Amino acid sequence: MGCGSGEDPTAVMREFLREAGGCAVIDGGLATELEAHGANLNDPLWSAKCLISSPHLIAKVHLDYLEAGANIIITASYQATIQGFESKGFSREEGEALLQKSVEIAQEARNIFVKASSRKRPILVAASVGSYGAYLADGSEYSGEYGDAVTLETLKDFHRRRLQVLAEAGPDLIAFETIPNKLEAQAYAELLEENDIKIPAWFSFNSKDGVNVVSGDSLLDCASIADSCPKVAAVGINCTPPRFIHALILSARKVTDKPILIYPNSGERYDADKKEWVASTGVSDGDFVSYVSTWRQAGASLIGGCCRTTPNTIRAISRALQCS
Ligand code: MET
Ligand SMILES: [Zn+2]
Repeated sequence: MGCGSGEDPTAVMREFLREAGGCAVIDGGLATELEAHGANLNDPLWSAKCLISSPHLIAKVHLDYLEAGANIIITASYQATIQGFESKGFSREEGEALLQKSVEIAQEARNIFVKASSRKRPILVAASVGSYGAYLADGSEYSGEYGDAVTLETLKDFHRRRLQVLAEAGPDLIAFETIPNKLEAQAYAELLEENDIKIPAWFSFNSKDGVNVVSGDSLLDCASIADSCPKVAAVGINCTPPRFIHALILSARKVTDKPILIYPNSGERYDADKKEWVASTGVSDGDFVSYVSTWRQAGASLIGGCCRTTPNTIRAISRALQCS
């Protein structure tokens, strides 16, 4: 296992959760809201396209989620990669500056929100790192199938510089999102150690059966990798239908005492060929929220929404949780 000791990032997370009243609210779908405001994200950069074309819109969506009650806002860097920016004609330096900008936009939104609000609550900025499959933009973050040519080293080389740049931008957390397989979890764990990343991280996997992560690798194995990495402060699941979440929390609990995070999607089906969500296959905000107390009781302490959830979903989660 490739992860060393140092400061205790788990302590940072536990202190945040204590301050927040024992549980905290993660924001909702960023890309979903950018699209709701008119952004066209049909692009290999997806939501990260707005870092170039409409940063003000990203700031607005962060603010909307803060106003809805989020304690954690996730940056627009999910599909932002140096390689992706380079293929759009940007230089390496420009690509790195765009990554940095994703963190700055979220930090500024937090500052604006904190200045304007009378009730104080802890707010963290989480720098998103999407999987290699997200960069490929071929839906493979939902299959976890990268092929035999992609090795641990391929994945580490792909993520290394981006992780350094995001960490140097000074977010409160690094959010490894939608991790589709064990190999990528292992790559992240080794990179955190080898680069001695000082920012606490969370590992969030996705599943399409409530038992395994999407590649078919066991969630128990994946969550164990996260558990044995001292730099990982929380472990969980995102962009997965609500109906699978309860079993996945119980399963993660078997292998870790770290805080559990969950931010399911709306349950709608994603058509990877058409690159769109199939409407009316999901649950309503009301149904989504009816799960919240069960998730909390099963052991999740960080709860939010992923694709196709909105500030309304987050407002309802925040009311249901009533942490702070
Ligand atoms: C495919 S999961 C997407 C996660 C990302 N944070 C977003 O909401 O845009
Ligand atoms: Zn999602």
